[in-house]
Amino acid sequence: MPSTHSPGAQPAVEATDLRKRYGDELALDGVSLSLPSGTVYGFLGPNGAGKTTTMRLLTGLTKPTDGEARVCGTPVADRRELVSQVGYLPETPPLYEEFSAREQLDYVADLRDIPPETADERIDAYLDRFELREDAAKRIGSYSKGMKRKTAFVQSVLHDPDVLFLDEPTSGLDPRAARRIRESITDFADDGTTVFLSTHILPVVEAVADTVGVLFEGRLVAEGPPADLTDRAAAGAESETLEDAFLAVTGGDDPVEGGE
Ligand SMILES: Nc1ncnc2c1ncn2[C@@H]1O[C@H](COP(=O)(O)OP(=O)(O)OP(=O)(O)O)[C@@H](O)[C@H]1O
Repeated sequence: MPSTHSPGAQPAVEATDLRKRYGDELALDGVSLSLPSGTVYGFLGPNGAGKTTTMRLLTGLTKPTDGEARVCGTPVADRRELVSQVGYLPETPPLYEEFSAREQLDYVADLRDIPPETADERIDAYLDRFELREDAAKRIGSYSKGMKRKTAFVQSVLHDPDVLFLDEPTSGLDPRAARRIRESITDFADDGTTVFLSTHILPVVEAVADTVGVLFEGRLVAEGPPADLTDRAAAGAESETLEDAFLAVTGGDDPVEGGE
């Protein structure tokens, strides 16, 4: 995939030795990252590895116990400044069940200070792109899981963020909608947006990521272009897939069931 970053430019995401402790549990144990603008970072790791914690730290939703992070040069503690620069699709997104998709998106556009004309144009384009237009006036409470996921994705990108954090964006989506999301991710990156993508669906990562990071027990245990990781796995295995690489660096060789 093409990368639009220029060498020496300020990283879109920069983290140094991030740690997060919850009581006795060390959820993150010294994670450092540097992501160039306009690239897609595939963030992998088993359940409980600390992926959501990392994204919450990088979006200023929770504070690190130790370490520092900046997004587009803004310290993540400066949530007020950060809010216009980042988009975040969490695993359980905030949606008002009583609102229709259009009301929800109008509401978010207003919160984000998007001028009404621009907001209308963007909302219409996204509703069309994700085949939500016909249902846009219905209550979100009546939507399927996939329709809610698509609405949540649109609300996370509506303000055209510089860095987009996506937690399992294709979870619960049919193949067509999942493809639209994948295409959107590469389109965003081509336009200079940095995408931080956490997913268990390895073919999605293989398709869109410039760099893959594998988190295991709160530590980044592998990082590099997907092809490098698969080559490394191939050196010690019969096949050479990202799944092999993932299993090799996370210390297990049982097949991953389900994929989501
Ligand atoms: N608010 C919290 N309070 C206490 N412990 C937490 C909290 N949030 C996360 N943890 C713990 O931190 C660790 C990392 O959790 P996290 O949700 O970041 O993992 P994850 O990699 O996103 O997992 P999954 O793939 O299952 O979503 C887990 O052991 C979890 O129990």
